[in-house]
Amino acid sequence: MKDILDAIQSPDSTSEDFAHIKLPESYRAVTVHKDETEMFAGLTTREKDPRKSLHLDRVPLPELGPGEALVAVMASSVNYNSVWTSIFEPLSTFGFLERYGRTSELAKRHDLPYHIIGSDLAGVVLRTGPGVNSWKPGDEVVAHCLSVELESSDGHNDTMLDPEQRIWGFETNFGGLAEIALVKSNQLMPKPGHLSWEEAAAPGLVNSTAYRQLVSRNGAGMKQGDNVLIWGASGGLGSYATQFALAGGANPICVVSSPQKADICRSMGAEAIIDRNAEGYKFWKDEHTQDPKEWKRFGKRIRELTGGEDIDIVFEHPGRETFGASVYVTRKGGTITTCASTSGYMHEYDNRYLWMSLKRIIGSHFANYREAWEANRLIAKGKIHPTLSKVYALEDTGQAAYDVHRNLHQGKVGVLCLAPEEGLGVRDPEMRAQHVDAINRFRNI
Ligand SMILES: C/C=C/C(=O)SCCNC(=O)CCNC(=O)[C@H](O)C(C)(C)COP(=O)(O)OP(=O)(O)OC[C@H]1O[C@@H](n2cnc3c(N)ncnc32)[C@H](O)[C@@H]1OP(=O)(O)O
Ligand SMILES: NC(=O)C1=CN([C@@H]2O[C@H](COP(=O)(O)OP(=O)(O)OC[C@H]3O[C@@H](n4cnc5c(N)ncnc54)[C@H](OP(=O)(O)O)[C@@H]3O)[C@@H](O)[C@H]2O)C=CC1
Repeated sequence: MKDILDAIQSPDSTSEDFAHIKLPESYRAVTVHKDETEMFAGLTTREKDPRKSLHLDRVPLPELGPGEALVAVMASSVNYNSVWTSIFEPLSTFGFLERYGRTSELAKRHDLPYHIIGSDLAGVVLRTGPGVNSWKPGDEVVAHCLSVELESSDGHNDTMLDPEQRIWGFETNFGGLAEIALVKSNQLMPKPGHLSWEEAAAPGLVNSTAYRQLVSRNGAGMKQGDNVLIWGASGGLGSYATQFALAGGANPICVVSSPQKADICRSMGAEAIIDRNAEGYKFWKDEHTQDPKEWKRFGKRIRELTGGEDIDIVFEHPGRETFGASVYVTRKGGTITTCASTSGYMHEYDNRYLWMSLKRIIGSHFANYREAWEANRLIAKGKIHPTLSKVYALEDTGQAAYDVHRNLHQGKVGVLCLAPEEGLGVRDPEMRAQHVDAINRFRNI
């Protein structure tokens, strides 16, 4: 591993040098274990502790197949899907690996008693498999997390619709929270040169998801002037949705849960901010009954902030707790676009407000190849910035996931894999200098 790191850190290394480095037989990776999937039985979601289920193991290097690449991972980031994996909710991810393993001889590699997790990376290509021509050893890359087979025509218009669509590092093995990762080569994209490894690894999954959900015509197709209600506006998804709304000439109405998070949204340029904690919204009277009076109070607050207008697009992900309110506050003809259900997936809303006012609910999941590429291009051009707040060592990934599970974090939480320290990997210091304040907005808050 030392030779790999030395080559990455030497400005003189060539592609040939990388191609000739002997790869190690094993590497360190963050895993969950198949024989521990019942370890949290009987506990509430909140009580399930990723620090207990996430392990740092030494694992064998997987075989490299056609169309694939092995990447030396300098940095990765924690996504909420890794939190779900670590608490085995809503189901154990080993079922995904077993199902994938049944699809082909090569896919069998993924069905193991351990699952290497992680759906983001920034690093350097070490080897490419047969049929890979666009990437070569030594290329500095980030990887998006869409894994598709594309053997069915279903996914040929929109790669997210492939029947064999999987999220790498969640529904496949050999993810990014490791020293080496295995990806399909069409997951690779150029690493933005003005960012450090950990900054470049932070946006990938959430930035691409927010791009499809809010901007793309496959999602809400946001336009200038739209009022966009963004739940968790300083969180992983929300911190990118807020930037897309501002950069696209829309009007974000940011919902957060503390004055500190409200300040972060202000620093991004948002003006309309609701502190849901300070204003004490209780959309549910009890576990089974919602309170439409609270929806209305929330809607009135939105009207105060918008000069009397209602919401064109709701950027939804909290799910059960907020969905009734989200449908209510949307304007006639407006859109609720959802990609998750953090607080519960059995949603309830008053359908009269949906059909009588001709509103639409759009389901959105990650991003197709093109959307992920476009989202990364916006990062590379300095139009959208990483929202990295804190960085952990690989061995402390459990704590990093715990922070995200308990909502103790801001924006994105990074993880150093092979990178020995923060701040390395910047290749375009001039461009970085132009954007450095925006890049550091979320740091150490
Ligand atoms: C990028 C980051 C993203 C995130 O963070 S997202 C948040 C984290 N992700 C999640 O929480 C999602 C986790 N995944 C799940 O909970 C499950 O993954 C799903 C609920 C999405 C799917 O459930 P399942 O049981 O895996 O799949 P089925 O499609 O329900 O298939 C089960 C059997 O049901 C059959 N079936 C499916 N649709 C129909 C139908 N319309 N009519 C009749 N049968 C149907 C299938 O064929 C299959 O059958 P057979 O077991 O025999 O193979
Ligand atoms: N389908 C897909 O492609 C994707 C789905 N996801 C899913 O989206 C969800 C959010 O991910 P991500 O943004 O990265 O997570 P984060 O935890 O980083 O951010 C979510 C934010 O939502 C807010 N929030 C949490 N619970 C509630 C609640 N009950 N009511 C209102 N607001 C709440 C919090 O902000 P505050 O406390 O400030 O209000 C929190 O910071 C996860 O479930 C994840 O699995 C994520 C990415 C892709």
